[in-house]
Amino acid sequence: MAEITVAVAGQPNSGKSTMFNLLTGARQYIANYPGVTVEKKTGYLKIGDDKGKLVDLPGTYSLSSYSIEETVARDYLLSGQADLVLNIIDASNLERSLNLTLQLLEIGLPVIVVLNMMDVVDKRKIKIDLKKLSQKLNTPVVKAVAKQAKGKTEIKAMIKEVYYNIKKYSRPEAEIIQYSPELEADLEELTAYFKADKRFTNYSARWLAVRIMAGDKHAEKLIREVS
Ligand SMILES: Nc1nc2c(ncn2[C@@H]2O[C@H](COP(=O)(O)OP(=O)(O)OP(=O)(O)O)[C@@H](O)[C@H]2O)c(=O)[nH]1
Ligand SMILES: [Mg+2]
Repeated sequence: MAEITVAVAGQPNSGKSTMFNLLTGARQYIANYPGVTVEKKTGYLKIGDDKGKLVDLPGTYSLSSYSIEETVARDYLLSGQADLVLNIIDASNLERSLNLTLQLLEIGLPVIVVLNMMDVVDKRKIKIDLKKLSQKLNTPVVKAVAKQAKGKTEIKAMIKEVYYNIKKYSRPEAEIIQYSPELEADLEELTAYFKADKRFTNYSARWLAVRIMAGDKHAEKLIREVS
């Protein structure tokens, strides 16, 4: 029996706690406004013979750590404690939501994208090509309506699939997101620099390089601390 640790991450008000409650039977506070979950909360569920440990993270629009919520979410995701990430998305706001998804993918952990609020999507007659989205992101995508308890079985099956095929779902750094050739040239140089330096072995070199180029103060601080 394995214990599979799953980080539940997503933007504020996307339905993370509703999904967390659905999967674990917990009673996390749900409200119709963002910023409800500030601290991370842990819950458990059975996945076949295995045990899933779910960690409900505060909602964040990005992982830049400008706020306490971002810092809590990001420190946990970088800590190496999670086996994979369940990224809960408000599918009726797909474009806005994918900013965080890309940052999650960039960390390098396997990510399952959960298109939540599919009831709203259907009501608005929006069509989402799941297969294409999954291909573009190079990661599994599952539909759900947490509020109506829909998607639980598919999500549990996908957690198991990813956990037992972790190599297949963890992509090499360079395959995650490709930027423009100019940016890639600079990124490559910086990545090589971090890779060559033993003090940074706990971090993904590519991730550090991207964050430094984005002007991320937290990453700058991290480098100062390690140096
Ligand atoms: N229509 C619809 N509403 C949903 C769905 N899932 C959750 N909600 C609603 O969305 C709102 C936010 O849900 P929460 O679970 O608190 O969202 P959260 O992501 O935990 O929010 P923060 O903790 O603030 O980041 C609540 O009003 C939920 O009832 C869904 O699939 N469809
Ligand atoms: Mg919440």
